[in-house]
Amino acid sequence: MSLTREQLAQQIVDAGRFLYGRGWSPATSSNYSTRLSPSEALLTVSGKHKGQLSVDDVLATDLSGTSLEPGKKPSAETLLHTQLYSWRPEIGAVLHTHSVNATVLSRLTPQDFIEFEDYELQKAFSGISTHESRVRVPIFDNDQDIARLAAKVQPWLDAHPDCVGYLIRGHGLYTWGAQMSDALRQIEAFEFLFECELKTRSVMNRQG
Ligand SMILES: CSCCC(=O)C(=O)COP(=O)(O)O
Ligand SMILES: [Zn+2]
Repeated sequence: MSLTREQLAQQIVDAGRFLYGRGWSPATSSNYSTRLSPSEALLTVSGKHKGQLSVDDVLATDLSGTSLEPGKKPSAETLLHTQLYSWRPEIGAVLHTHSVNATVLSRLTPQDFIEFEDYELQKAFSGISTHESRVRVPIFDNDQDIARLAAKVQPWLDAHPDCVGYLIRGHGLYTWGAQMSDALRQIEAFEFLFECELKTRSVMNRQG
């Protein structure tokens, strides 16, 4: 059963309250979206406090990122959402957050990826059924030119159809799902794993 625009907008508002409450969307950071139709997305407008969104703080765009509601200012990162809807037709929701752990871990990692291995919680990611798997999360350098950044993300997505999310260094996380609840589950899984990874590195550094 497909949801109305009003219901999809409410999902975005509720996601903002939850993610802000967890400390993963501080200040006016982050952006969220749902698929509105096969060729349209519903995204947060730019610059709003994500813990205080109302259903009017969203706008429709086409999948090339063009606003269909000229009176509203689209998220600065609209293209990073719409490229995901174009990439995989089964994606129904995309979440971008700015947690402390995602920011610190991406800055501490010199390689262009991190890998999770042997964590039971990996099974919270779509398509993963055992801890005996390796989840590679690419890290892209931050860029204020979002079209240029999207152009760097696209080849990775095309080469890794099972990708569950990516980091932008010093910036934040993108993840997605078939519906909003799936994207929220993946955000929680990522945050748990980021924290495990940082704690492990901290203990290992203390041990020399
Ligand atoms: C204060 S955070 C800087 C912009 C950003 O990274 C972000 O996620 C929010 O941008 P938007 O235009 O979607 O509000
Ligand atoms: Zn951001």
